[in-house]
Amino acid sequence: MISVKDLCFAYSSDKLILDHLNLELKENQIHGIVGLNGAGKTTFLHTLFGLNKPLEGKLLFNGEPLTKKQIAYLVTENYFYANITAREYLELVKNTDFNIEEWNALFGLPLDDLIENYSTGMKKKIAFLAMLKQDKAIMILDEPFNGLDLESSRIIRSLLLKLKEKGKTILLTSHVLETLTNVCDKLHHLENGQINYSCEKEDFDVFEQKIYQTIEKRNQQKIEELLD
Ligand SMILES: Nc1ncnc2c1ncn2[C@@H]1O[C@H](COP(=O)(O)OP(=O)(O)OP(=O)(O)O)[C@@H](O)[C@H]1O
Repeated sequence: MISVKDLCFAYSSDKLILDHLNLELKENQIHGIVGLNGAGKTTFLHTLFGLNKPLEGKLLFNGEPLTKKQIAYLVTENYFYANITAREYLELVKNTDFNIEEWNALFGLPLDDLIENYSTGMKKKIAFLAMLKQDKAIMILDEPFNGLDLESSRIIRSLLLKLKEKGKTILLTSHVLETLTNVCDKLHHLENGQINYSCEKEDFDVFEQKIYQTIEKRNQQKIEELLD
């Protein structure tokens, strides 16, 4: 289990982006983080992975300090070395007896082409294969479905469900609530630097209603004032 205790992080001294955030992420579960643009989702994932140094708080994995080595992180924007083919890139990624050809049968990517000539969705797929190749206990995915076609989204969904069964702890974000409710076991709402609401699968419809009602309430009057 990942335990996040009183996590604080700021980019500047005047505003905490993560403000004593507490969260528990159990293994064999897929967790989704929901929040508005700028709520701090990516900042939180970066901090979990160790790219941001927390001001305060603890990050534990099964009671021990969490380390980068335990995590595979799929970032929103993937950057690759220039002038490298997909096959060369996958060969560079350390770990396991991962058979590149067999796994690529899922996506049918032209492995000997330069990644810089790949489309956005193709880059996402190669980053996803690299993540699988690392075979880490924890998988963090920032907007994994962004830019993917319907079939690839379903493949990734099925893979995540299978990886969960195999004991991985999985955390992901998406701006589309339905993509999260389709795959997650638990959802967490990030607002004002904290997880202010979490819920299990059986309460996802309540969660959805609550979020949409809050959004409607906040904006309906503004829209009416502008257009009336
Ligand atoms: N490198 C940075 N330096 C300074 N401020 C940053 C930096 N990265 C993010 N921020 C700020 O931190 C806040 C949280 O940003 P973050 O990208 O974590 O939000 P998010 O929830 O992932 O947003 P989105 O849904 O738009 O991707 C925002 O106010 C953003 O402007």
